[in-house]
Amino acid sequence: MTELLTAAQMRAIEQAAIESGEVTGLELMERAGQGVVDAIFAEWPELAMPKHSAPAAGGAGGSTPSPLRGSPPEYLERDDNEMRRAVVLCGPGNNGGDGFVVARLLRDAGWQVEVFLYGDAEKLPPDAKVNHERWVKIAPVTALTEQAFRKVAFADMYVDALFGTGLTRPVAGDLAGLLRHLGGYGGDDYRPRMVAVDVPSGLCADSGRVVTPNPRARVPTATLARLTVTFDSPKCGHFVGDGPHHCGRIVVKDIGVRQFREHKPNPHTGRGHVVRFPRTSLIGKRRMVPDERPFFSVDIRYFTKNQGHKYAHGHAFILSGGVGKGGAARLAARGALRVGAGAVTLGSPPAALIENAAQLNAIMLQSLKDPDALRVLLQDTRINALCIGPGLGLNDRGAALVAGVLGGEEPRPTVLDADALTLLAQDRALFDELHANCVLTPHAGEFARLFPEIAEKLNAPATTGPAYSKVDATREAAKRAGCVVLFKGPDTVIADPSGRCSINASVYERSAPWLATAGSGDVLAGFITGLLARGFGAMQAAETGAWLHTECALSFGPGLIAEDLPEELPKLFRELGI
Ligand SMILES: NC(=O)C1=CN([C@@H]2O[C@H](COP(=O)(O)OP(=O)(O)OC[C@H]3O[C@@H](n4cnc5c(N)ncnc54)[C@H](O)[C@@H]3O)[C@@H](O)[C@H]2O)[C@@H](O)CC1
Ligand SMILES: [K+]
Repeated sequence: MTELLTAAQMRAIEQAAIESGEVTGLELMERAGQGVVDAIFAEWPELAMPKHSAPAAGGAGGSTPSPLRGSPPEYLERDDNEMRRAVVLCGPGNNGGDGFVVARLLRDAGWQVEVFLYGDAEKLPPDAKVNHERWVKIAPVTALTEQAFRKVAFADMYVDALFGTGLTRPVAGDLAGLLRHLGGYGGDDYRPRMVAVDVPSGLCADSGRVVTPNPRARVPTATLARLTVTFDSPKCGHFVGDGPHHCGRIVVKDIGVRQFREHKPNPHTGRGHVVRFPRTSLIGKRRMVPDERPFFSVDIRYFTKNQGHKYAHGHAFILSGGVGKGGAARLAARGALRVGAGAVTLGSPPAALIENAAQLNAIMLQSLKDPDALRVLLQDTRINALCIGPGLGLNDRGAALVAGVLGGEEPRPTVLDADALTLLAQDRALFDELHANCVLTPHAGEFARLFPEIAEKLNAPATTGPAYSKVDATREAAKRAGCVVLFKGPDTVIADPSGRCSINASVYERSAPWLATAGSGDVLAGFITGLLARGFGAMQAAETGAWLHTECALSFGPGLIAEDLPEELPKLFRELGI
């Protein structure tokens, strides 16, 4: 899994690298700028070629020409119209410093580059100042205003180096107008040729939220990029909130500070130590960082270690609701069975038995009238995972069953979803019964009912950076509930009470909007229950279930309905070598 960093973590790593004496801030800035230029040429190979010999944008032809570094390009001698044009917008901090490096390197590659600076050059931080001075020896810098920017001629590339991880407050005044303009407000579309350095300006790198002074602002003050080039590791804000919408695509460039993540203090100086922070991992498919595992791997030991009979593979028990309401629980049961539970039983109210029996074959059926019946059933110690909530009903029977599931002498690993979450929100005594082997799977509405104060913080406008994020909210919720919380969405965040946190982001190349279909959440609850039955720990079951859920959707493609998700698992398992 790829580790995601916050702005503070990245700063601490950079600090440790510089304090170690192995690298200077200026060198890091040069590597960052070089990384951006390399990423531009990799994303738009035609831009690495002379204007009139390049294939049309979009890269027909396939072969990637080498970036124009090293020997001077022959068309440097040509007329200005033959040259590629870039507009580089630099801000008042080190993000702006990266911008000056990009400008210089593009110029070295034969481009015509126009540079704007927002702020006072005298007040730039030292490394940015050095790069500013290097640039002004080459060409002038124009003070950045919306009006000045609107006067520039069309460019092949726009580089947004206004703000990176240092955005602390809303962008105001004329610059806010410019960011709205760059975000597409008013109809001009810069996105196809906009590259953001580290993070699109205006967006908080931690929360993926646009920092705004106005709670009612409808037009975001942040750029929209086609490509965002970040350094060392992706940041949380690239994957949650509005981050994916603004970033376009994420490319991570190594700047040689990875060893300082777990850096031990220099024994002689005691310096260079990175304090460990709570980890946030990205459960992803694509390789993002050179030497990390490309896949989130399902731990196949759990699937291969037991060669015994079906109960050796776990027995999941899914509680269902009343007549005509059994579909959700049946979907969960199917998910639990397909993901690998050796046996799955559906507990149905007596009146709904016939209806359920008509729909089930491999899934066993058991009459479950009330909590007394549940108590008797749970004497069967082979039942090692429970799922309650899908289609349960917001009534006394439902509440009594939630209490029955959570109470008892030996509470089992349990997934609480849908109606069970609403019942928990209505009865704090029930909420207090949650234990470490529970997994709560709320969507945003259920989350707000369960954790109203946390949701209020999350939904309040982001008026400062770093802003409170979905990652913060899920961590806080898990701590409060004392169990694993899986906060659903395209940016599903999963946390346990210790602070361990993962994001299963169905965005970028894992985007699967067709996953938002009726019953999809019930199948997810079933996947997690089946994995619990199979022996996975609560956090691992939630992470693996969420990952498989997205992968099934991607594998099936558009047109998916909830019933298709479990049926896609065998194909996926084959591909994973299980
Ligand atoms: N951390 C690292 O390891 C590296 C960081 N680098 C770059 O440095 C960046 C971080 O630099 P900084 O910490 O200087 O932060 P930024 O360059 O993101 O911005 C900080 C500056 O912007 C001002 N500012 C913040 N919010 C503002 C607002 N709303 N309106 C007007 N001014 C505002 C601050 O007062 C400060 O002057 C990264 O995003 C990255 O691009 C790279 O040079 C390479 C290495
Ligand atoms: K930026």
